This record gives sequence, structure tokens and C-alpha cells, in this order.
Amino acid sequence: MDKLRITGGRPLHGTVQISGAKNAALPEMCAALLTADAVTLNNVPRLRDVATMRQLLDSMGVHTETSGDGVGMSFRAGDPIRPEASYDLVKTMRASVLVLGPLLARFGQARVSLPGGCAIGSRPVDQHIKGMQAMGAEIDVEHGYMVARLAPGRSRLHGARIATDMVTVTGTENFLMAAALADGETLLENAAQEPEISDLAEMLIAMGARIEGHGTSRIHIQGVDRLKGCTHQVVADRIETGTFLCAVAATGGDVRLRHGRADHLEAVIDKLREAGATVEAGKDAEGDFIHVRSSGRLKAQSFRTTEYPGFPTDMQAQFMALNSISQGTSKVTETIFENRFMHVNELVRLGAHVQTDGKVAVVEGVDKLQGATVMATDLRASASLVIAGLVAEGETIVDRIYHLDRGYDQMEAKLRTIGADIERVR
Ligand SMILES: CC(=O)N[C@H]1[C@@H](OP(=O)(O)OP(=O)(O)OC[C@H]2O[C@@H](n3ccc(=O)[nH]c3=O)[C@H](O)[C@@H]2O)O[C@H](CO)[C@@H](O)[C@@H]1O
Ligand SMILES: C=C(OP(=O)(O)O)C(=O)O
Repeated sequence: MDKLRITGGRPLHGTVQISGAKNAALPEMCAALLTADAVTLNNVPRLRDVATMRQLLDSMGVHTETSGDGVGMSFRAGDPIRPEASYDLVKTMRASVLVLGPLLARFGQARVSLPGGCAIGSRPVDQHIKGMQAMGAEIDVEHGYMVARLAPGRSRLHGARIATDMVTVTGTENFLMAAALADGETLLENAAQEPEISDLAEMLIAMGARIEGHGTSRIHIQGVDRLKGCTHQVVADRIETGTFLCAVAATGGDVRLRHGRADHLEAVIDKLREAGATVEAGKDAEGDFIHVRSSGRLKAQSFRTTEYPGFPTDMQAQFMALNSISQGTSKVTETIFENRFMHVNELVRLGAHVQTDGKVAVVEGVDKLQGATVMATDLRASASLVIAGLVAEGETIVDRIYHLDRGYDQMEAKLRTIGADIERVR
């Protein structure tokens, strides 16, 4: 099993290229199921979840190709497609549930394994099921699978008003894709507003879908009879961007993030500025950039995770690592997932002072962390341990980094280019 060996204490300097967003690329790969035409995605991040999604699409009979550098992918979902997502693949990646909407909309049937819980929480898919039922699907849960088909006498899903009990990102994406090919109008209320939703909607519009209101909590979709192929550029990964911003803020240094979108990360950038880091954003000849500079200890910041545009749960662990070596005491409240403090015990092994009580972690900033062997428990927990390792005195070994590889494109190589002492050991 691969590990990361990090020798902490080096400030970071230079330029990092931000990759395409995992959480946009995954639904966009599934959107290729909506048409028999070729779909091309550019700026696809090279990471394990993308490889798993490709395997899943391959297993259904989709013809997939990757360009030499791995950031271009094309898909052709001509008939026949086997509309099934097996447990073996779904269990390693929850985003596999995103095939449900496209399969039902185009083929009228789907058999998709229930994803089950994961380290950060129970993560049910009841809202996905309810929404698809509102659009005319019949769904039974049999032997751990959602077995979905159209109601008798129907040849397509139909439009519906769907108001979910809570804001769900992949739920909204499943409904968007299903509604794009449904008969009539769908209104999504309480829709997620994440930039990845808007990016998917823009891709669907390029395929011929009629969608309005994406980026707000009310999305209107007028179903069309068929969608066509398209070429789409995956939006920049705001969580990778935020992870690098926190790493530089924690270690000190001066780094330019190429293609980072500050407008997608305002809640995090506001906190970094309040903490005392300098963050500037703009556009140059190569496109969007974010420039971050930091020196000395920052001021700890309290925050509460909420849906976009609030502070992202996917940045909670990384910002907590920064808080753990900042001046003062901060309160971190996690409102999205019930078990997303798995990194706390590992940060404590590195010398952090953190106490949790239910949804709240109280972090008392310390002067320094000390290197130790720690274990990654989930994707963003891994990133927080890397940040802590970059500031800790001496050597830190981060074990079980297969979690990190799920969602970061060449993280250690990127960190090395800006001066980190980090290597992968097998
Ligand atoms: C591939 C992807 O895009 N993953 C992101 C997506 O996950 P994902 O889409 O799975 O997360 P959701 O937005 O659906 O989850 C939000 C909350 O709703 C609950 N819920 C959700 C659906 C449902 O049917 N029933 C239910 O109870 C969840 O357990 C959670 O407590 O959004 C999360 C919240 O921003 C991010 O952390 C993940 O990185
Ligand atoms: C929780 C995450 O991803 P997923 O929904 O794929 O588990 C994440 O990206 O932090």
C-alpha cells in the first residue's frame, strides 16, 4: 500500500496548475449515457474515481477513450448498453449512483447497487429514489440493488416538481440528467447550487437540453426527445484549489494557482483573508489565477460547513489542519455529514489540540506540530494530514493514501514543484 513521506517545515513557492473538478467530471461522464453520439470531455482530472467511472461505463458497453496525456476523454454510448452498475464498482465510489438518472431517461431501466455508507456518514440515496419515482419510475430495492423501470404503459420518464427534503448535490445532478430527456417540464426546488451543477447544466445545454435557473435553488428543465454529442471543458476543481490555498497559508510562502476560480471559493478565501493570508485573484493571458501569500502564524478562524455558497464540507478537514497551527481557538461545525471528523485523532497524533463534541470541534492552535505516522481515513482527511505534515517538524508518514488518489490529480508531484519535501513510498 502506498504511503507519503513528508519532511515538514519548508515554505511553498512557485506555480501550480489546478486540474478539472472530480465532482464535475464524474456526473459529466455519466451524461455521456444520454446520447448515442460521441461526447468529449477536456480537462478531466487524472484520478482514481475517474478511472473507476470509466470502468463502470466500460462494463455497461460504453466505448471510452482517453487521450495520451489523460486529460481528454471521449465516450460513445451506442446500443446495446447494459444498464447495470454492480456492487463491486459502486462500493468504491458513491458517485456511481449518477448513472441512475441517465439510464432511466434513455433506456427506461436501470439496476444500480445501493452505495452503502462510508467513512464520513451514512449517505442514503432516498431522495434520488423519491425524485425518480415522481418522474414515473418504479423502483424496488432487491438484494442491495435499486431495480428501476418505467411504470407500465410509459415509454419515457415524465416531468415533475421535485422538492427534496435536503439539498443534495448528486441528487440534483441525477434529476437534471433524467429531466433533460423526460416528457414535459420538471421543476427542481431546493436544488443544489454548487458550481459543478452549473457546469453539468452547461454541458447538457450544449447537448441540446433546455435548462434554466441552474446556479439557483429553482431549476426548470423542459425535456427534449433526444440529446446530441458535445465537447465540454470540465470546470476547475475548487476543492483542489482550496487545499493548495490552505497548504500555502499553513506553511507560509508565495504561490500562484493557475486556472483556480476564486469566484467558486469565496467562503474559504474570505476566511483565509480574515486569518491574515493575502489572496489575490484575476485573469491573465493563461486564464484565471489565484495568488496566495502568507508569512508567520495566521489567526484561527471559526466556521460552519453548509451547502454552496457556504463553507464547503469538502474543505473542513484541510482548514482544520490550518487552524491547528494558527493563533487562538476556533470552533469548527460540520453540518453536512454526521461523521466527518475522522482526521481529528490523526491531527492529534501530530500534536494538534482538538476536541470534538457531536457536530463541533474546538481547535486550540499550537505553535508547532511534530511529525508522526498517521493514517488517512477518507479523501479530504488525507489532504488535511498532508497539510499538517508539510508544517510539522521532522518526518510524517501518511498511510492509506489510496483515499487521496481517489480525488487529487498528482498531488505530491504538484507539491514537489513548489518546494515541498514529499515522496511516495511503496
Ligand atoms: C461526487 C460528489 O459530487 N460528491 C459530493 C456530493 O456528495 P453527495 O451528492 O453524495 O452529497 P449530498 O449533497 O447528496 O449530501 C448532503 C446530505 O444529504 C444527505 N442525503 C443525500 C441524498 C439523499 O438521498 N438522502 C440524504 O439523506 C446526505 O447523507 C448528506 O447528509 O456533495 C457533498 C456535499 O457537498 C460533497 O461532500 C461530495 O464531495
Ligand atoms: C466526499 C467526497 O467525495 P465523494 O462524494 O465522491 O465521496 C469529496 O470529494 O470530498
